[in-house]
Amino acid sequence: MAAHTPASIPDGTSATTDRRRHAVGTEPLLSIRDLTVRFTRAGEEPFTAVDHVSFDVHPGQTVGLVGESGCGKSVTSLAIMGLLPRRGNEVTGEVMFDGTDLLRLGASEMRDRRGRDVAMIFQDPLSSLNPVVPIGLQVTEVIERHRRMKRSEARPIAEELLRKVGIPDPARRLKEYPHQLSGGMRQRALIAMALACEPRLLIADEPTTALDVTIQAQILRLLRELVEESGTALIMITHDLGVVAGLCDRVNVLYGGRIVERADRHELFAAPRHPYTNGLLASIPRLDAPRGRRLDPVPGSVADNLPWDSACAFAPRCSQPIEICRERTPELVDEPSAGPRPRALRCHNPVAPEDQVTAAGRPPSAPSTATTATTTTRTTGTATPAGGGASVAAPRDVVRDERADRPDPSSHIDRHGRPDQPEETR
Ligand SMILES: Nc1ncnc2c1ncn2[C@@H]1O[C@H](COP(=O)(O)OP(=O)(O)OP(=O)(O)O)[C@@H](O)[C@H]1O
Repeated sequence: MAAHTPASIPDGTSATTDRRRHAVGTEPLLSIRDLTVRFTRAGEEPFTAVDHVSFDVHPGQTVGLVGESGCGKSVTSLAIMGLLPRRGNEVTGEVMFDGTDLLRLGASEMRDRRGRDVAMIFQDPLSSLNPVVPIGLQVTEVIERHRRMKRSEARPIAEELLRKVGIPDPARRLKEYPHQLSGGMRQRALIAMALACEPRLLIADEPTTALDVTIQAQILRLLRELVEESGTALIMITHDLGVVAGLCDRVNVLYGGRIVERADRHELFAAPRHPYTNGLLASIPRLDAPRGRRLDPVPGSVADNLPWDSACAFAPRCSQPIEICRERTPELVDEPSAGPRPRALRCHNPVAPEDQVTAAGRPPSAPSTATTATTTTRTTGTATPAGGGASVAAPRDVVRDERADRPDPSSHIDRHGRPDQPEETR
């Protein structure tokens, strides 16, 4: 194992390799340090959903939070937004946004920041939109409130925003209610609302999970264009590595409330170091896999209150645990990186290069994760596809990355995890 130094935070950026010019050489816009969220449940031990999570987001950067259901992605984003329930939880650490710790703001100050500085798009647009208020009025009201404008001034801006997010005939659509729009149109309307105040940070929590694949592709493309155009920073929360491949600059892989691996996207896809990341990559369905080949899921499922205090919480599901994994908690430490920013890894026994699942698929020498796991989970003992479900198909151009400096291994992987073909060979 490589000699480790403590994981360096904040991430450095480099003018030569960062694809987003507005992210270069800037201070982080958002700097999260040791964010911890504990829920107290009646008659039960406190439950730590997010455990000392630290990461940075620079202006114009898209940072992914990836992991299976229950690993703490949404709780992290709700903590940033100040949207966790008032009671029954304890939030500690720092969420520094442009020099202000959002965790220390009062409710009204935070309300003021929400929308203006930080906005969020949720998975299910119906639950975020008011069903009895026309779409246009909802967007208009956000503009009125946050930009302190009269309704007559805000309405044309709302119409323009709906046009910008690809809603056809926005003058007519302004008058429609959420139930009159399709799922994709509702998500576009929600994105328009989120953008209405020109936030500096946008958090998208699984924004395409509820949509069919064609619409998913359109929404992801729209998000990509909007952040590129405006320089808005984006936190993308997803269990889908195809989404990560298409959108993110930097990726944090979460397991049991802790970050287990962090790397620039192309480094993560080229050489996953944590067995969990490797397992997530192996569990992506591939259309080019030989007929009859089984998926390679990460065995078991995430348990509540994982034993991070005394061991590696992933050890019971790991394909290559060694003795120390059950005896000592691995720290998140820096790893050598070929790129401009350090990688970080929390693992006693990282995946060897010959066992890494990359864009080209599982290496022939590597046995299946499911069959090599020596221990099953403490919860169900069942094998479930990582990410809580199968990755779905989408047009390749969603994940092909025109912005990337070549070579970029992750730009050659499509949403099925299969190697993407160069343009001219399609
Ligand atoms: N209000 C709450 N009270 C108690 N526990 C909670 C609460 N909200 C979330 N949790 C628990 O915190 C853990 C992390 O939940 P979170 O929603 O962040 O997971 P996630 O990674 O976003 O998963 P998914 O992809 O399914 O949304 C889960 O075990 C969840 O049950």
